[in-house]
Amino acid sequence: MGTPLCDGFGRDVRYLRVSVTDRCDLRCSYCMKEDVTFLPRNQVLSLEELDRLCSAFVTLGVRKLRVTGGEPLVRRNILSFFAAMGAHLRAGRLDELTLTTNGTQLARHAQALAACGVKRVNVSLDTLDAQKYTRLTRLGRIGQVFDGIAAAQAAGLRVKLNAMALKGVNDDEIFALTDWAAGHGCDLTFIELMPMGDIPAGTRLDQFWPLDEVRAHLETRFRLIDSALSTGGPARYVTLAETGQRIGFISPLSHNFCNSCNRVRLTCKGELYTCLGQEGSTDLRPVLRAGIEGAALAREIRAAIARKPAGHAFGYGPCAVAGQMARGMNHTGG
Ligand SMILES: Nc1nc2c(ncn2[C@@H]2O[C@H](COP(=O)(O)OP(=O)(O)OP(=O)(O)O)[C@@H](O)[C@H]2O)c(=O)[nH]1
Ligand SMILES: C[S@@+](CC[C@H](N)C(=O)[O-])C[C@H]1O[C@@H](n2cnc3c(N)ncnc32)[C@H](O)[C@@H]1O
Ligand code: SF4
Ligand code: SF4
Repeated sequence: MGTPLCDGFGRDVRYLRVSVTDRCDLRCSYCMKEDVTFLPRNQVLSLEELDRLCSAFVTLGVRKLRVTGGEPLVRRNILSFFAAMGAHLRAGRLDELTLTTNGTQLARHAQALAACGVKRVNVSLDTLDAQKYTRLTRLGRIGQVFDGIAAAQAAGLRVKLNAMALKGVNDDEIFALTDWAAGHGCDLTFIELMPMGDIPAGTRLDQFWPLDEVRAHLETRFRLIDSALSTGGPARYVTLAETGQRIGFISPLSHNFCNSCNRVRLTCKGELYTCLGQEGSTDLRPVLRAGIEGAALAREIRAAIARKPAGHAFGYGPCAVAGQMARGMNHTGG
């Protein structure tokens, strides 16, 4: 393995998030345009190419791999990729193989994911209201997600819900989501809206809801105890004193966690983005397709990681959004 992957600020990189497709069966309004154009298939790495690239990162010391997208479970034959990564788990080269999903396809894949060594899954669910869910996702039916969560749990997977905190959209559902998660044995994490992708005039400023306010809202009913728990991701956790329930907060805007960043992102085109919130990537596809591997590929990866920026430049001023990324979240991998 040699020296661990380390950036120019002394941060070790142990966590790879790989977007296996930019496609999705939903069109969440904060993530992509309704008439989004997806990448032509010839620009997307084959699963075998993704396997080679991800395996190179594992050889270089990445210990946690999260599969995301787009919707990872809409990619044809994606289970073969999970099986290939599962081999790294079994060999002790990876500590965790997991995925972030909208849950619509989870019912048919949960058992197979568990068989590949996946132990937990993050499911995005911003509302419990069926009509609101369909409006927000433009295409989704909430029953499919509930079925997916149940199937995942039946297969022995732990489920964490990811809910965007959206002012004027789900600000009336914080307790409902909290109670639902508790009642269904799920962890729950709230996420701040980042200015990425298509931003219809005004919507981000209107919808951005700092998580301090969500926390304060929860404090009207619960006593929150800060927890030292870390899952290796960016969430900070609290425990609700009254119920023991765990709630996470991912607040890239109001409490930036870039100082302790341990992760990079690989897109389905083979671009390595060393920061979610900055332009600039290294295209590994030509390298891969030129047959470069082993030490030469490792050098390319190390050089890219050495250039990892200090952090994002996102910000919401009183009437403007700063640091906006034109790139969609489905492209970079959420
Ligand atoms: N700005 C920023 N946001 C991130 C980063 N990683 C994750 N997020 C945000 O957090 C959301 C949820 O992340 P998840 O896919 O659940 O992954 P995670 O938080 O690492 O998951 P755990 O392993 O459960 O801790 C993402 O969709 C992003 O919105 C990051 O490196 N930078
Ligand atoms: C891009 S999706 C990919 C995986 C899968 N399709 C899903 O929805 O879970 C990953 C996560 O990114 C989050 N996300 C999308 N757009 C976002 C934005 N503008 N700011 C913050 N998180 C966003 C989603 O809510 C989801 O939890
Ligand atoms: S957040 Fe996930 S489910 Fe929603 S449109 Fe984006 S990729 Fe699809
Ligand atoms: S914004 Fe960039 S530096 Fe900050 S936590 Fe995310 S990926 Fe890491």
